[in-house]
Amino acid sequence: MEPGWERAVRAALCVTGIGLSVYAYHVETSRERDPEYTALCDINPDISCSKVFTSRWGRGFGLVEGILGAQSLLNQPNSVFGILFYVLQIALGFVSSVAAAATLLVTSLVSIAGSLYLAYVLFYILEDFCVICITTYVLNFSLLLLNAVRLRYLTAKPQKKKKNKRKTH
Ligand SMILES: C/C(=C\C[C@@]12O[C@]1(C)C(=O)c1ccccc1C2=O)CCC[C@H](C)CCC[C@H](C)CCCC(C)C
Repeated sequence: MEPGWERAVRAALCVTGIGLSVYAYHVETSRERDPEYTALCDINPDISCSKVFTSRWGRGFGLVEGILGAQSLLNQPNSVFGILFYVLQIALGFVSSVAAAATLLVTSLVSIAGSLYLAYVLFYILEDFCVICITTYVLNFSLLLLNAVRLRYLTAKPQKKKKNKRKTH
């Protein structure tokens, strides 16, 4: 078993991630229906989230449409991939096997690649500051650390139990 704090931290990170992704999905679909819609996270023209979510990079990471077409099932808002990712992280977190831990670490590395790419688009192409987006990058990085700790723990040589170690006089 992993240390007890691990599951609690994982649950907190994933629940936050799912919450932010559901909110991003709500903002994106509301804005697509009504161009006048302003979200709580639209603070000013330079600190705006709905502009980012409805940009050409807001669906399928801006890559799916060019490769598979706009009608592809994979051409979903980025937030849908976010929800799937955090659900996977919380679900596999309940499995104490090395295979599960390895899957967690690999998908986590993919999410870091995705985060770096989205951060690049956000700062250098859209030149925007999206609080929700930046928070998800921090969550993804924290999950990477957690997944690295878990894999190390599960593959470490078994230690002699330190419990009940008393001096013998
Ligand atoms: C809300 C969220 C990210 C925020 C945001 O994506 C948003 C909403 C967006 O529209 C956007 C537009 C332009 C620039 C930046 C942005 C973003 O910043 C979630 C990310 C999660 C992470 C980057 C997911 C990576 C998932 C992997 C592809 C692995 C998936 C594996 C599983 C599905 C099996």
